[in-house]
Amino acid sequence: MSLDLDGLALAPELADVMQRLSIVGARLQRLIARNGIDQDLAAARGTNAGGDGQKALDVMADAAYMEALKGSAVAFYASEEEDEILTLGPGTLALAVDPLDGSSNIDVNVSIGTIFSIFPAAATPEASFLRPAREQIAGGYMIFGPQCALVATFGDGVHHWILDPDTGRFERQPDFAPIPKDTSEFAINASNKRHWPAPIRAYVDDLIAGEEGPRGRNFNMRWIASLVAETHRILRRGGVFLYPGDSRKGYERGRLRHVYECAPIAFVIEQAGGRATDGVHPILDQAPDSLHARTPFVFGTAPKVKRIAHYYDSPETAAVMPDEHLMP
Ligand SMILES: O=P(O)(O)OC[C@H]1O[C@](O)(COP(=O)(O)O)[C@@H](O)[C@@H]1O
Ligand SMILES: [Mg+2]
Ligand SMILES: [Mg+2]
Repeated sequence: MSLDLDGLALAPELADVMQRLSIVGARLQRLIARNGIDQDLAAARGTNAGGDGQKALDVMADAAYMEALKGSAVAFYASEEEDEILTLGPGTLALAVDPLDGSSNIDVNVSIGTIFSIFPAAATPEASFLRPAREQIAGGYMIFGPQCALVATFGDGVHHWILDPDTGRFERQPDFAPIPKDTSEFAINASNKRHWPAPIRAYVDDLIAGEEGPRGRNFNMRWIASLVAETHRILRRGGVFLYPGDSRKGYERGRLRHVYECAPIAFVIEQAGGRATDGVHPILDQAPDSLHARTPFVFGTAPKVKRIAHYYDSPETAAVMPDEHLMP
């Protein structure tokens, strides 16, 4: 066994799928560590269904997960890198995956990862994924960075493992504590500011105004361009992440994909006491209308995410609303 699942009481089919995912993750971490020695993992390949250019590692990771899941309980396999849902065989589960998240970081040695989401299989491939995200039975990610970690929820807290590179085993760590509430960090790609909707502009302007602005204190910005890395930081340190819809062509509903990026991250974040919305409404209550549908995405420390919703609903008072009024 490469993943220590003792005490989690997972159904055997789900436990088997988690073992298979972890084995591929450990292999990818080794492959990434050798990037440039054997081959160039950032070399351009084709274009995926979402219109994004693919890198060699995107394609390799997708193939590795798909192969590893054959013969498991996964009947339906949906991937960022596949146009359609693939039927792998009979089974009780449906798995969606962003095989390689943060691909723009492959050639610059910055953390990247895999995001996965698991549902009970429904009668058809589409019905298995185009449903409220709250029906997930598992969601999580692996991060390939200075350390390789696996983070997952099965609906009862957020579990954490770190890969021991000497043994190839993921060793269980303490579950994540609730996301810290007292933080001053926000993450957004500020180069898109001129395209943002008014509530997001107003929120970020008020943060940047710092001590002299309506919030009366200073904030700090981060942008790694790797959703798994931003999520890992927010789980540890708190803060908020925003990828809103904007006025660029094709970005009306942001950049991130509901099924295999936002739904599983939202599941993890809510299980850690945080909040994840499209700016206003919880992601977990929403069902996408297509496999590669995008959604605006805001997540992190609950009071911060609630304050952002107020910038949409009641902009006059959003900045001055006391934190106590924003607590869950
Ligand atoms: O380059 P941008 O527009 O800032 O977008 C960064 C976002 O795009 C992503 O890299 C998209 O994921 P992929 O690499 O799987 O396409 C996210 O990880 C990240 O949050
Ligand atoms: Mg991604
Ligand atoms: Mg990807």
